[in-house]
Amino acid sequence: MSIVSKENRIGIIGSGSWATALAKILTDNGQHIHWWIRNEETIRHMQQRHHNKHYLTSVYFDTSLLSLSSDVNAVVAACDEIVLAVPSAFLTDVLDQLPSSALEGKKVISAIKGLVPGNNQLINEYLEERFQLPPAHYFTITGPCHAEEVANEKLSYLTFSGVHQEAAQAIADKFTGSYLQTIVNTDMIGVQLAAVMKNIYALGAGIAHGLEYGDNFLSVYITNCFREMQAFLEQYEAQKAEQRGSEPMVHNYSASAYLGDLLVTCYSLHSRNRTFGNMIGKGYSVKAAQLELNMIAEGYYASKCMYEMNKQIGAVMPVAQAVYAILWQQVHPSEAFLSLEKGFI
Ligand SMILES: NC(=O)c1ccc[n+]([C@@H]2O[C@H](COP(=O)([O-])OP(=O)(O)OC[C@H]3O[C@@H](n4cnc5c(N)ncnc54)[C@H](O)[C@@H]3O)[C@@H](O)[C@H]2O)c1
Ligand SMILES: O=P(O)(O)OC[C@H](O)CO
Repeated sequence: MSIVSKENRIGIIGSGSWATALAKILTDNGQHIHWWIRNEETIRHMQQRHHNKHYLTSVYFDTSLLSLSSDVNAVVAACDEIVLAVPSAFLTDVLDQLPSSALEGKKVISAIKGLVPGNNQLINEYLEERFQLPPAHYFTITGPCHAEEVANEKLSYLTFSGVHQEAAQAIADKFTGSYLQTIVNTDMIGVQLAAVMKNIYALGAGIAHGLEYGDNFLSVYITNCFREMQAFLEQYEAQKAEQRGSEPMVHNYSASAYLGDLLVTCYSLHSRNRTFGNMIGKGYSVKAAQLELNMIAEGYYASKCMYEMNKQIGAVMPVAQAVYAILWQQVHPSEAFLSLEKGFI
């Protein structure tokens, strides 16, 4: 266990499963954290009973390492490094409470796997526009990693990305511990987009399971999703490179943040997206599946964002298109999957 000094003022925004898992990782390393929790009752429970009453309830905290607050301004003001771990759908609601100067001189580490709904921006694009956050002060945490396995201290890997490798490494070092290995790269944009897409594909994997397709189909489905993910990223990079007048960024698709996260989210029974999709495949409405899950499946929002974004990019994405049609255009799941079956290679 690495012991980190109290002078590293780090804050976590959010109190769902992932925020709670990240809080565990940091406090297990002896790190003091400032933690924004939306609900006062959850804060009181955490102070009295030392755990989050709603998420990862088996994780107990040394509360002397926690400064809890429902005031997001106070948490951000108290910290130099801020970890964002709210679902993408609520990000702007939460950060709209901050003045535009709130992130001046601070580093922001996004653990969110989603785009900003409405304008389909990457999280760094939104932070740059809204808070003038410079790219060098932005980092991402991607997977593959489920909060539930962190809670059980099962060996897991997180990927830290930033413009500068050394700065990303310094952030990653705070999280590295006995059950948590870290991987560091400078591929900040590619890993974010891959994380958004794998949620859509995992939701589709759940739909396939709900429709009673088997493991043979699933392996072909995931292979085609992986190809589709690469096709989108290649086309996205080509367009961005043309706009910048520079060479396109090259992604390492076989890295864990790409293939690994796609696999774990499609296969794991912990996956919110797969579970949500399974219910849709079994005939639940979107509303009923949301109520039943009681957690956030990012792929639902992502399918709409990617559909909108791909109007500019123009990649061929039959799987993402089918998931969008099922969730947002009331196309019957079996009909959408029947047309997918024919096109797989
Ligand atoms: N759970 C994981 O294993 C995991 C792993 C990696 C990344 N992530 C990412 O972390 C982010 C958070 O996901 P999660 O799994 O912690 O979600 P979750 O479903 O466990 O929790 C949902 C959170 O949203 C909050 N919430 C609900 N309504 C809200 C509102 N109106 N305003 C603000 N907050 C509201 C809830 O209080 C709760 O804290 C997502 O982008 C997800 O993709 C999750
Ligand atoms: O539970 P899911 O489906 O949101 O996926 C969680 C993580 O992103 C897996 O790395």
